[in-house]
Amino acid sequence: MAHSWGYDVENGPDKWGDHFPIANGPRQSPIDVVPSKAQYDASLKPLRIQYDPATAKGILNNGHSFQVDFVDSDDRSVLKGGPVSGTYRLRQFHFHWGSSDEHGSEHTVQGVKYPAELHLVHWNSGKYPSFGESVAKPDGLAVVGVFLKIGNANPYLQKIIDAFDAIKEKGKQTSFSDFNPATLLPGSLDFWTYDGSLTTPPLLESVTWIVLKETISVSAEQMARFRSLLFTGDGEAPCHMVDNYRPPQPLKQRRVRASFK
Ligand SMILES: CCc1cc2c(cc1OS(N)(=O)=O)CC[C@@H]1[C@@H]2CC[C@]2(C)[C@@H](O)CC[C@@H]12
Ligand SMILES: [Zn+2]
Repeated sequence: MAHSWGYDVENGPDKWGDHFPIANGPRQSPIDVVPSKAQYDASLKPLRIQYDPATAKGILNNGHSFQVDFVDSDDRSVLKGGPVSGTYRLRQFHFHWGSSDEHGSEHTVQGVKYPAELHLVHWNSGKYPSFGESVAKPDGLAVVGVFLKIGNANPYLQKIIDAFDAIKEKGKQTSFSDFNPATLLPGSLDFWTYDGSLTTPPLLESVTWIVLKETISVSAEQMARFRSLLFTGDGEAPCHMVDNYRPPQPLKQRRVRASFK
């Protein structure tokens, strides 16, 4: 594409296949999870998630979302168990959200859309030497997806929201320390899992998706703060960062497993 990919009509999800043919591949994400069709798999182990708040490094507006980056030079913040074998190291987390509370999540549950979705991104440090090496491997990444539902204000999200003024425009970043992303997890770690992909170009088919059944809360006022961020950089006509989600993709020959009955 002459201009890079985005979420507008002229460069959005329906056009990504023009330059990233894998967009029509066999294991694309997100998907619509249909609980009644998910197969309970007793061999799935419980998810084991252990994060060290000291590994939090910074927060960045990357022009598509904002992400909080972590020190991933050792195994202080890791995911084990669940559908994965070995150790996956936390690299970053980011969100996708809508222009209203009626939509914004990437995965859906029997067609139900949530106002936002959190992605906690981990890479297979047990098998590959770096994140960069793992992003194109079929077992390279494991992303935990958590749905946000409108309710009480979430005090743990508030620390992230308080940093938004410093990263309003594309390319802006600031330090972000002493934060435990486990505070963003719901009480239950029951999950659905399937083999998928990045949900933005280059749409690499390297992600084991772990989508939690239970949601976390976010207030309508907090969601409004997400929508105050900009896709655009300093000096450009401002465009609010909203609707940065890809819609569900065909399941094709995949099955979705459930960790719970
Ligand atoms: C899984 C989280 C993730 C990683 C990446 C993207 C998007 C991602 O979010 S998502 N929604 O979880 O799929 C888009 C940019 C990608 C990056 C992985 C690493 C790269 C492929 C770089 O090598 C160049 C472009 C990068
Ligand atoms: Zn994502």
